[in-house]
Amino acid sequence: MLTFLLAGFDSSAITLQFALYFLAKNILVQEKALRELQNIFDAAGSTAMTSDTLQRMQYVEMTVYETLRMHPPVFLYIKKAGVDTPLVSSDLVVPAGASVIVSPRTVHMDPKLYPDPHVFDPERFSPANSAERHPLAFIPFGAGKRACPGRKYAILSLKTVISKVIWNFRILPDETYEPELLWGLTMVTANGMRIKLLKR
Ligand code: HEM
Repeated sequence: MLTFLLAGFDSSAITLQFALYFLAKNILVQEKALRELQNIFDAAGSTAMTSDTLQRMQYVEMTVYETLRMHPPVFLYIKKAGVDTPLVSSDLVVPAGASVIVSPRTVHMDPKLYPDPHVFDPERFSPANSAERHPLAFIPFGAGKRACPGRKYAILSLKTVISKVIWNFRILPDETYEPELLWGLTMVTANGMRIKLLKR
């Protein structure tokens, strides 16, 4: 249980911080997410978070994925090759038994995989745009047997909180703030996270 708490808490909190930061900076994305919520809650006749309403929040989910693409909180992890493993991106082969450091952020910022990688655009994760992408082009939760067991819970809890914030507040940037990234066990900021929330 302690492992779950330690592994999950920081990563989810950092993702929430950055999702709100990116939403503050990208007002059109925020408005599109709000329209999605309006449609879902109108159809349901209630603003309650249920498994049904959460499942329908496709654009909010795409926003979480785009946050994790640009800012994967676990920015390095180590993998050991069980068998000789040819790399997709080159002619190199990782021999069985060798350990490699994987950097999801490097993969996520590759313009061959994600054109204009510094632009925050949740549409990259629409079903149509994701269909042709290599499964290992998006790896914020790792991959293989040791991939994060908390990923579904993490996405669900982030969708719940982010949609509540979008529904209740206009999220605005603090123009004087720029995050200073600190590269530790997880990728955090040295100067907190500053945004403005205005009640809708
Ligand atoms: C946005 C949130 C999260 C991110 C980005 C994240 C990311 C990761 C990554 C990259 C790994 C290493 C995977 C690998 O080596 O292939 C990992 C492992 C792990 N995560 Fe998460 N995680 C998140 C949330 C959570 C939550 C909510 C929980 C628990 C409720 C959790 C529990 C764990 C555990 C127990 C491991 C170790 C798995 C093992 O070694 O077999 N994580 N996570």
